[in-house]
Amino acid sequence: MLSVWSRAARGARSLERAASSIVELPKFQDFGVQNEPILGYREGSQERCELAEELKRTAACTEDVPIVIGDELIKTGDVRHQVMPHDHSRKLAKFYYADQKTIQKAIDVSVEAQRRWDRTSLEERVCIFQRAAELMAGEHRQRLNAATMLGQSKSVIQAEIDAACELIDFFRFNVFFLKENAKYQPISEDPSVTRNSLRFRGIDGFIAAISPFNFTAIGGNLAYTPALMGNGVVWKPSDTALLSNWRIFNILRDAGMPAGVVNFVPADGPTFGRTITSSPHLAGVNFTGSVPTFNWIWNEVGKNLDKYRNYPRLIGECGGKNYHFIHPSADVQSVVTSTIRSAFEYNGQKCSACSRMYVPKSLYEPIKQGLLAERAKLKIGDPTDFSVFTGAVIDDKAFARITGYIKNAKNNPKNKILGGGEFDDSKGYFVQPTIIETSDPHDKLMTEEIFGPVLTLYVYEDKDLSKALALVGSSTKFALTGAVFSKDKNFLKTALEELKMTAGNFYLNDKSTGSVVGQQPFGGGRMSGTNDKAGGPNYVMRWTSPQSIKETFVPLRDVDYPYMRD
Ligand SMILES: NC(=O)c1ccc[n+]([C@@H]2O[C@H](COP(=O)([O-])OP(=O)(O)OC[C@H]3O[C@@H](n4cnc5c(N)ncnc54)[C@H](O)[C@@H]3O)[C@@H](O)[C@H]2O)c1
Ligand SMILES: N[C@@H](CCC=O)C(=O)O
Repeated sequence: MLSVWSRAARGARSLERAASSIVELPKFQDFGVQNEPILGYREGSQERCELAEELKRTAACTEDVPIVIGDELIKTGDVRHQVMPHDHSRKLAKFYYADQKTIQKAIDVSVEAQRRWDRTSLEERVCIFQRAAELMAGEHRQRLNAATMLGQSKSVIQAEIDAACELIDFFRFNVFFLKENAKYQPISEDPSVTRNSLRFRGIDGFIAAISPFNFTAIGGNLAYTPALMGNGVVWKPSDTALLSNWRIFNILRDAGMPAGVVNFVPADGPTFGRTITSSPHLAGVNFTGSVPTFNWIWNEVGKNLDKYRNYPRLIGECGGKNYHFIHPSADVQSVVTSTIRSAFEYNGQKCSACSRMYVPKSLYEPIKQGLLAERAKLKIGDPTDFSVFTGAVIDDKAFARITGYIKNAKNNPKNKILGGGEFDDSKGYFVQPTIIETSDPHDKLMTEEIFGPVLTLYVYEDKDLSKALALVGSSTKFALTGAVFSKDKNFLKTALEELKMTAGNFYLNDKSTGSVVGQQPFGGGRMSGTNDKAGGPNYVMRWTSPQSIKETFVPLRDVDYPYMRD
């Protein structure tokens, strides 16, 4: 329906001729999207042979990885190494820390590149990303998997779902969501008089992408989604995911990403943080990592607020204290297998890993026995051995932190180690999957993020079901993932309401890990992050500063309003 003012304006202008629009909107060929299939790596399969070859090639040398700013490869005197966590005497990559001046140079280059890159059409950018996804799915798949297995100590399946499938999915789904979002154009009541349009611009300045070690795919998503949307990026990869992240960077350059749009800048965390937050050009921080680091960045941005040209967008996906809540009606076998996978896959080094469990007394014995039996079967070792369930934890700091919790538990009479509890860092940073029972639902084992293979059980009396449910949300500051196991639909409905704010990713009768791009967009609330839902349709929109354009083809001739002339 036309408003009274538009009708009046139309009447007044009806004899004038409309001109055509000068605003070019993207014309995408429509396309669909599907998740990348997970390959099986069965004995004798082609993918297994190719991976075995690539593992040999990657392990045979120490790759020299420079800082890349624009087209320039830089090596500073501050030399570092990425080692294999399961065999820390073996150096996988040699790299260089950027100092403050070098980081500043990367900022200048990305600010400059952003202006040119933002003029590249969306269609052209989308093609680069689609090409990159094809390279990752094809000829580079096993290079990404090998770097992730050797450098981050992931088993075959954990590398495949991350460095291959999730990474490819991020690239394909983000261009799909971009195309779908661009379909919306604002209403133009009469396009011969006025045409309204909305275009996606990058943000004037640069985006700092700061990525964690635990998912190769997250590094790729953090650095390249802002780039897709027209931004210039300074990417600080994690020291302990360096080689896999470097391989992503090179694939993107091969796919046609121009120099300077994304700059590859390994650096000391605080040096990087201080340099980017004190630049007037900071347009956003795309961070995934721990709560203390994100809080530090946020505080620095707050202190520098008066300096900036934009309000920097702060996106931080942080830690979790994820739970499995078991109702007395639950299917015990599914509880046991789901919990073992969630708590111990990749050594519990997923932000979504289950680390606290609420068990009703009536199911305590079968659940405990089941968990201990399955735990005993897990083989921990070199992840390039295909029979291994999981490798080592990422580094000496993680080893010290995780074993600190275990030692503490051994000395606290409220806690009892039911299984595991051993560790050894003589060759690699190995921690045995550990199951602890506590009588204190507020013990730090039940409230703090450990980020390692430690699962703690708290047993509640069946009659105290509601009290136990209330503990889930009240005992920690996190709200990332959570799962409820029950065959009672009424209880599931209650849990859906009572636990609404306790998890950004909530599972009914399924484990708390394993979200898939496009299927379970990911992110948590409360102190688990800004919940911008990577892998969902809104994420790309966080990286654009959209512009509304109104074009008027019929000049306005009168100052007075039609009714004045009646
Ligand atoms: N919510 C999610 O989606 C999600 C996903 C993966 C990991 N995580 C979380 O990430 C954490 C594990 O990853 P991590 O150990 O790499 O985290 P981390 O916070 O130690 O490091 C993350 C990144 O920040 C950098 N950094 C450290 N100090 C910095 C500073 N002062 N300024 C700027 N950058 C700095 C690090 O070098 C690294 O690149 C866990 O807490 C986990 O739950 C969350
Ligand atoms: N997407 C992953 C978690 C990523 C964080 O580490 C999952 O759902 O398990």
